[in-house]
Amino acid sequence: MVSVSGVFRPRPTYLHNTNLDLNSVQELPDSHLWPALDAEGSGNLTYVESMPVIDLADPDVVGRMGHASETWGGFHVTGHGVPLGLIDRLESQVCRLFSLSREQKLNAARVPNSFNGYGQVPIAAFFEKSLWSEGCTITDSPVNWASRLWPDDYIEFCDVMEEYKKEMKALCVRIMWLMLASLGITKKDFDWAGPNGDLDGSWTTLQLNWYPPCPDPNRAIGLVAHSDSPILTVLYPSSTSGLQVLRENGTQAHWVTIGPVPGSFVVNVGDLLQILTNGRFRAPLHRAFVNRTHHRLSVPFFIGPPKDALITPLSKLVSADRPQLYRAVTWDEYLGIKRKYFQDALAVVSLRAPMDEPSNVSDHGSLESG
Ligand SMILES: C=C1C[C@]23C[C@@]1(O)CC[C@H]2[C@@]12CCC[C@@](C)(C(=O)O1)[C@H]2[C@@H]3C(=O)O
Ligand SMILES: O=C(O)CCC(=O)C(=O)O
Ligand SMILES: [Fe+2]
Repeated sequence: MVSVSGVFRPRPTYLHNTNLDLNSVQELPDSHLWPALDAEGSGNLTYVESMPVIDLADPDVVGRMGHASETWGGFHVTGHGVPLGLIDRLESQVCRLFSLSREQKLNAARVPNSFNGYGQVPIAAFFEKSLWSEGCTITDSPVNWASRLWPDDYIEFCDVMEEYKKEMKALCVRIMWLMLASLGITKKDFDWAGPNGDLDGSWTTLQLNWYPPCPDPNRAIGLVAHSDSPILTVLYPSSTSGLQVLRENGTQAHWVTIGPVPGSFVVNVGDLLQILTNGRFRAPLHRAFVNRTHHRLSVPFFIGPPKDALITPLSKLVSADRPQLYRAVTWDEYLGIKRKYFQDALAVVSLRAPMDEPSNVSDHGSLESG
């Protein structure tokens, strides 16, 4: 089992300086200087193993997705049919957004308790040090804030985001049922996916991540180690490396740098899918490093159940051999738990190791096996 240690606080407490423009900083400021990363920290060391690449047309797509979800907690997916032209338009709109001045971007700043707009990712508030990244969250229509950024020219941005969200949603539906089929789960086994299993009414979010070039990439962090909370994440990682996934194999664990696989998306199991599958699929820890010369962007699409649907381990996956690991929880409740306890959230809903006092240890990913 792997535990993480360091500078984590069990409640988000840190408000970061929002005036610093990372795109123009010449030297790493103390606010962004993290304690040394582990050996593989910022992508210097790449473990030879690679995450499975699965084509949707593979005759054994179900078996391969199942195996990857149980071992890695994710995979690259190819043969998905998402138009390359749309991905190009997405990239160019993301660059357009993050190339604005800090002052302009703050016109689209997320307001407290909102899921929409520009700002740091929510988990940044758990850490004293700041992340070398900027984010923008699109849950509802971006028209309101996009029109403040580009009063005469916001339509293309909004159209691209809407079109891309539609493609991602359809892809998630396809992938989720293939993954679950590997465990013998069909559309009849739960009802929150809707009568046709098309996840209508599900909760979705598009997250735009931006990692500016960094003057001292070995001592900065783009995104701290975390698992994603929802059911599934389909991530566009772009062609610049930055994503690392923790590969856990028995008592061994190491960070694997996810190299670019042209035309692929990275699929990650989310915490709620780990709960739904009674721990058969694992939500992997992952993080993002930064580099000295290039900016990097990534665009995860998150899909969760309808906000008030009760997610509970599927009865087909609970037996005397595999007792129920988690209590039932709604997505709304789980997000609240994650916002309070971060990586202890799964332990909070666990029936195996009930947590009276969630640990106050967890960090950006230095590993201690034990
Ligand atoms: C849907 C969501 C998942 C997320 C919180 C959010 O509301 C939008 C941002 C997502 C993200 C991206 C970076 C890591 C993460 C833990 C975070 O702080 O913000 C995830 C959240 C999550 O999965 O809980
Ligand atoms: O930038 C990346 O590749 C990872 C992004 C990520 O993990 C997230 O936004 O949840
Ligand atoms: Fe993530």
